Amino acid sequence: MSQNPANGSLDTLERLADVIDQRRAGDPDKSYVARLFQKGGDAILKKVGEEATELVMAAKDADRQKIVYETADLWFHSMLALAQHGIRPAEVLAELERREGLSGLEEFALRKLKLREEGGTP
Ligand SMILES: N=c1c2ncn([C@@H]3O[C@H](COP(=O)(O)OP(=O)(O)OP(=O)(O)O)[C@@H](O)[C@H]3O)c2ncn1[C@@H]1O[C@H](COP(=O)(O)O)[C@@H](O)[C@H]1O
Repeated sequence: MSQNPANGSLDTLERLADVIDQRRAGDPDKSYVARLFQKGGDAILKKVGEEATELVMAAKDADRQKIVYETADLWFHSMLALAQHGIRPAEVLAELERREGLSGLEEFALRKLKLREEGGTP
């Protein structure tokens, strides 16, 4: 798998997922993860929304360092949302890998077709 200049990799995400699982039932006075899980699912989702907005603002300002910082915040809080549902980062990476080489437009059309066949709304 390709790695960024700081050697971030799936291992980094998997290690973080392990830490999140270890901390989620911990002491809210000692752990941010535990504090957010104690506040509940809506609090986690609210943070995901906030961090997404902060990323948009950083990108609008073209502030490169802030974009990296806010994306890290967004990924981290998204991982809390994944943990809520027992989903590991590898599952998301596998979905991205599945999409490799498939045009986004083509993928969207296939998804719409599949949903129609299953009787869902596209
Ligand atoms: N990667 C992160 C990480 N990224 C961001 N954050 C926290 O997410 C919060 C982001 O909130 P904001 O930027 O909105 O600022 P804020 O004012 O602190 O937040 P609010 O009061 O608005 O809720 C900050 O408190 C950050 O410290 C993180 N907290 C923890 N981790 C990882 O999770 C591990 C476990 O953390 P603890 O549970 O705290 O031990 C750590 O070792 C890290 O690896």
